[in-house]
Amino acid sequence: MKFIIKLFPEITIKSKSVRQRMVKILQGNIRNVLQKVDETVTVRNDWDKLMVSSKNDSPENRDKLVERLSCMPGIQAFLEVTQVPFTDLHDIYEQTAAVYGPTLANKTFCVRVKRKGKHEFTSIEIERYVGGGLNQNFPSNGVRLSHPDLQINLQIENELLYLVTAIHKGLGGYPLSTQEDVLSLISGGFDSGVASYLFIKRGSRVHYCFFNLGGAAHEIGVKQVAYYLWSKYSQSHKVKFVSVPFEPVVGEILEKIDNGLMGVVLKRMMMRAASRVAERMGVEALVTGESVGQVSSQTVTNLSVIDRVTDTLILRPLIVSDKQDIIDQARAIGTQEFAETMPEYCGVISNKPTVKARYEEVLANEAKFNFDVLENVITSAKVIDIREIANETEAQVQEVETTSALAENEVILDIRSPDEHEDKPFNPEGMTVIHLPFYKLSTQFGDLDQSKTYLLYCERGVMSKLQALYLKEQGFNNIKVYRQN
Ligand SMILES: Nc1ncnc2c1ncn2[C@@H]1O[C@H](COP(=O)(O)OP(=O)(O)OP(=O)(O)O)[C@@H](O)[C@H]1O
Repeated sequence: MKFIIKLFPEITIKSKSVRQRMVKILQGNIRNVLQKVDETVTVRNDWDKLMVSSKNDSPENRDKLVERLSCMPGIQAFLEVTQVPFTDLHDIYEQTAAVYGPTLANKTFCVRVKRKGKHEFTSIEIERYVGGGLNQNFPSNGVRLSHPDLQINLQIENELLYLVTAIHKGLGGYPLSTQEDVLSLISGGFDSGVASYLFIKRGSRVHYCFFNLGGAAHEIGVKQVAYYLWSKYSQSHKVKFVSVPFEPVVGEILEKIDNGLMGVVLKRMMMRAASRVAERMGVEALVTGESVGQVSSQTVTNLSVIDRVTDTLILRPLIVSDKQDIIDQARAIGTQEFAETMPEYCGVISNKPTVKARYEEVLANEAKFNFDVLENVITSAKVIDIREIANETEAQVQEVETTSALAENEVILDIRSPDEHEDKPFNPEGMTVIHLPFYKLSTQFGDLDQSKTYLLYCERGVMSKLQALYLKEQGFNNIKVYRQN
C-alpha cells in the first residue's frame, strides 16, 4: 500500500533550507505516528512529496493509516496509489484499463496526468491516448473534461506509473514542532478546545494548563478533551498537562475584590500563574479562547487590563470569531461532545460585571489580595505527561461500574443526541432502552423510576462516563455505564 503526501503549500514557498527542515520534521512525524499502528511503514523524502509505504495491505490497516494521515498537520492532501512499472504508452493504457475500464459504465470520465522525468510522450498525449482507448473499448457515457463523474488520475515518475485510487484531504498547516511551543489555557468549553487545535494545526506543540475552580468531574472532563486533542492531532510529540488547584484563589477574590471586578481579576490571576508555569517549562506564549465581546471580561478594555499583568505573549486565535463558527469548528474537530457535557464552572459570578475595568481601580483592589495564596497554588501545580491521562482518568472513573450485560431491574439509558439516536438507532434485543439526551439528564433524571438502575450508553463511552460521574456527584447511585462487547 502506498500514499503520496502532498505538502502544505506554504511550506513549498520557503527557502530551500527551511523547506528541507520542515519536510524532514514532517517525515519524522509521519513515521512516528504511523509506526505505532503499523510497524512496516516507511516514509521516503522526495523533495516535492513524501512517499509512505506499508507492507500490510489489509483494508483495516488502510483505514487506520488514512485516519491518522488526515489528522496530521503539514499535509495538504494525500493520494492512495498503486505503483507499477511500465514499458511504453500502450502499456500505460493497458494497466489503467485493467483498473478503471470495468468501472466506467454509465459514467462520464476524463484522464488527468502528472509526469516527471524524460519520456517520448507528453502528459497531454498520455491523457488523449489512455482516454481515447478507454472510450473506445469500454461502455461509458463518454469523455467529459469538465466535471466528469470520474476523474482518472495518473502520475508518472521516470519508469513508474502511479494509479491514483483515492484522494484524501489533509489538515493543512505546518508540521508539528516547526513552530515554537505554546501553553494553552484550557477550560473544556468550545473556545479553548478550538484555540488549542488551531495552534496544533499551525505547527506548535500545545501544552495544556487547567485552573481547577472546583469539582473532580470538571478536571476529568478537561483532561479528556486535552487528551483527545493530543491523541488525535498531535501524538507525534510528547506534551504536558498542568493542573493548578485554583479554589483558594477564587476564595480570596470572593472575599477581597469588588464584585464588578471579580471576573477581570480572576483572569489576571490566571495569567500570572500561567506565565510562571510557562516560564518554568521554557514556553514563550499563552493561548486562550477569548473572543471580543463574547462575555464581559472579553471587551477590548478588559482584555487590555488583563494583558498588562504579564510580559508573556498572550495569543488569542479566536479573537474575532463568531460563536456559531467556533461551535461548528468544535463539531468538525470532535471536541463539541466534550464541551456540551462540560459543566459551567464560572468560579466567580459577579452580579454586575464591569465591561470597562479601570486599571488603577484593579490595582487598588489587587493590593488587598493575599499573593501568598497565588504563590502556594503555583507551587502545588501538578505537571503530568499527557499520556498519563489515559490511565489516570480510567482509574478515576473506575468507581463508576461499566458493564456489557443487563441484569434484572436494569434499563439502558441512551444519552446520545436525537440526531445520533436517529442516525444509529440502538435497540439491542431483549433490552429496555430509554432515550434521554445528555443535556436533559440534570433536569430530568430525577423524574425516572428510581427503583431501577440505569446503564448510560453513548457511542464512544466518553460522555456516558462523565455524565455518570456528574449524576453520582448529585447523589444518584443507581448508575452504571453500558459498553457493548
Ligand atoms: N478554568 C480554566 N482553566 C484554564 N483556562 C481557562 C479557565 N477558564 C477560562 N480559561 C481561559 O480563558 C478563556 C476565556 O474563558 P471564559 O470563561 O471567559 O470564556 P468561555 O467562552 O467560557 O471560554 P471556553 O469556551 O473556552 O470555556 C478560555 O477560552 C480559556 O482559554
